Amino acid sequence: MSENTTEEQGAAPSRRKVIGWGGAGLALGAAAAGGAVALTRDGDHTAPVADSGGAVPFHGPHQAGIATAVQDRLHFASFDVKTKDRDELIQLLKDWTRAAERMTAGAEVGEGAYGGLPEAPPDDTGEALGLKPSRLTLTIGFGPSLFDGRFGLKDKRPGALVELPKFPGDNLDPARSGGDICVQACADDPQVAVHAIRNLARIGFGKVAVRWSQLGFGKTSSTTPDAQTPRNLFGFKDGTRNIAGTETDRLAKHVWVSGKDAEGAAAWMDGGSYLVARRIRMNVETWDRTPLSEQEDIFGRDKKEGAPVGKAKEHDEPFLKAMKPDSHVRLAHPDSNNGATILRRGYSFTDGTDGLGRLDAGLFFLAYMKDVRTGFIPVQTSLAKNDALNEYTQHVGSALFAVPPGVRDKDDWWGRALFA
Ligand SMILES: C=CC1=C(C)c2cc3[nH]c(cc4nc(cc5[nH]c(cc1n2)c(C)c5CCC(=O)O)C(CCC(=O)O)=C4C)c(C)c3C=C
Ligand SMILES: [Fe+2]
Repeated sequence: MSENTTEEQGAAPSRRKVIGWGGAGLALGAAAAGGAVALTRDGDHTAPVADSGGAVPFHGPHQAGIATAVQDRLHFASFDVKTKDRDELIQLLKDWTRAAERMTAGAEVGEGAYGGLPEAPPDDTGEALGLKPSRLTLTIGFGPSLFDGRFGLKDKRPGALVELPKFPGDNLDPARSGGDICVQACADDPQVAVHAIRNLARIGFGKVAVRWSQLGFGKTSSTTPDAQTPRNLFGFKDGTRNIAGTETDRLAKHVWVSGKDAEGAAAWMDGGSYLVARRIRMNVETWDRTPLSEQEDIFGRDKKEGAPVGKAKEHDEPFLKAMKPDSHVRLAHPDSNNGATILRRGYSFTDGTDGLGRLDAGLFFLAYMKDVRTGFIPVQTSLAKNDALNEYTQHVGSALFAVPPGVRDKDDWWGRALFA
């Protein structure tokens, strides 16, 4: 990775260059460009650390943060693009890519958090100094509104990037929905995830503005078959029958865009995916007054083991007809939806109380798929109409994004094929 990315593209010279520190950053840049090489964030910009601290490779055919083993924490941000200048947007995506390369490798943004010109604000905000990469992944997506004509992208809008229909029971807040660009930051350390979004927002100042954001904890899905399945805020194991990050065949079939799905307007999506984000409020107080047997009927699984009705073990094959017709698992199962299969990657959230003495808590549902028209939409259409769980949940935010393929190398950048 070049040390002077911004400078080469015509922006102001870097502070380190001005004061003659160019060599140190080159070592860092070269290491970061190589992928999962962890770097110190303690101000010694030159030294790769021996313990990787869990750096996830940034470069590859697919973006990290989809099939990657789910990290503990989430900071998700949806941005509105404020600039009307296509070239300025392209430059921002390049700058974001270079910053993302560094942060996912555990390095500071740009010239770092200190040591530069005292007259200028530091490039990095500093709160991640001394923290490990913590398996940080940064995943970008482009919303339908980005293709409205402002940036000459109308004829690049894929057919799969539809407006989601209004489902029965939806109570969507526009201030928590939509957005031109999203960035999903996942990490095992919340401060690392928050630092990443904050620094991207800072780089984008004047060009993009955060429309809404969501913090998440307690992953509600597993993409690692051998790991213990996490529990959601209703106390049930969640993610039992998810697609595992190691199941390359199922990922190719249900998650990655390829073949005929990557033709015409969607050619730039080859290797990408589609992301549905739903903020789902969970009425935990009502749930906590619900008898155990009713809770188990609602999901179609038992609370302790997570086994499907009539079976003993969590990973036993569900027998759908043994479940109540309105049970969540029966309705969401691929066999009830023409084979529709999605990769779930959601997180729990609590955002204080709602003014009525109830927790503002729920599931920030994230799901990746090859095509929402054959994935999320049929499943949610069925759930919204019939799911017994609806008595305890409400969808209050919604967004859909086209997630481009991965950044191949240090010369590539987020969205290059889209803007080509
Ligand atoms: C449209 C897709 C889905 C929404 C929205 C959704 C909301 C939601 N789910 C739970 C809890 C559980 N879901 C479980 C399984 C499950 N859920 C979906 C889809 C949506 N869920 C699918 C496709 C599946 C798998 C079905 C199958 O193949 O058997 C489970 C059971 C354990 C598991 O397999 O993961 C739980 C528990 C909540 C609380 C919720 C909204 C708040
Ligand atoms: Fe579910």
